Amino acid sequence: MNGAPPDQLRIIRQRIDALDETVHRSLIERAGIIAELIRVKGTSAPGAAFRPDREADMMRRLVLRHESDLPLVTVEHIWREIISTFTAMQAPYGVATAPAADPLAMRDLVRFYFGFFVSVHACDSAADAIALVEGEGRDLALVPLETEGRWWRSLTAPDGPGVFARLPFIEEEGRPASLPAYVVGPPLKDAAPADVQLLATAARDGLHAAISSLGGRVIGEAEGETLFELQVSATLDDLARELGAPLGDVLAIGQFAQPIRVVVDRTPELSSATPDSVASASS
Ligand SMILES: O=C(O)C(=O)C[C@]1(C(=O)O)C=C[C@@H](O)C=C1
Repeated sequence: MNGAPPDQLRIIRQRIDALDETVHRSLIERAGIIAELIRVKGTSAPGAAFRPDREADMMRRLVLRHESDLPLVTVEHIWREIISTFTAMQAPYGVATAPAADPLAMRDLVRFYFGFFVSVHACDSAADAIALVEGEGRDLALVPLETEGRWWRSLTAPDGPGVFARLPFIEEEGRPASLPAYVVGPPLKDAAPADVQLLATAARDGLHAAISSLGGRVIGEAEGETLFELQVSATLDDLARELGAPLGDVLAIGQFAQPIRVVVDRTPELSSATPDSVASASS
């Protein structure tokens, strides 16, 4: 036997090479658009490149388009590497991470979603990570939902940093890089309306029940304050009505696109991804 691959294998490899070349040339072409993007968006200010609403929309279309046995999570990761790199090419940024009970889970999450082109700084506390966002306004912070204490205290100014995404964005049972975390970033330019608002108000009897009866959920409680998520379609009047009492001050900590829940049918022959929430989320 000489080492030459049989014809069939050679032809398959030629097809792979041709496809790889198309993917690579497309990326080079995509990178050629950056200068124009910077000019049109006016991306000179730090943090001005982030467009989480646009990214969410791209991910919804990616999920709807996806087929084949190629794992969706692989495709998501490839696009996250692309988008994160293209964002940093417009305006360099780093990601500061707050501590997580499982540091490796945080490491996986940050690299899965922000790739390897951006610098990552592991902080000793959520407050330290958020302080880096407040500093020059060019960095992001990742704060696990499991974080204890009133970590959101400095995120209440309307023109200051806030939460603008919740990760993982594609929720699928058993997926890697699945540590639930918020992305805190600088104030956004011309952001489209989000799906979910992250709010804080004084803790009181009946509040948890009122939040869940409107489809929201409580994330944490600290120093007499409750942090919770509520769909933007539910108003604070709705919440006060459910509570049966006036609400008092409600602080806006951020808002973000609803992550996509995907249910994968793992029966052999029939392995297809069914986006559970994507249809309603993209309408
Ligand atoms: O659409 C934009 O505004 C871009 O900057 C492009 C891009 C991308 O690479 O696709 C990068 C960063 C944004 O957060 C969203 C999308």
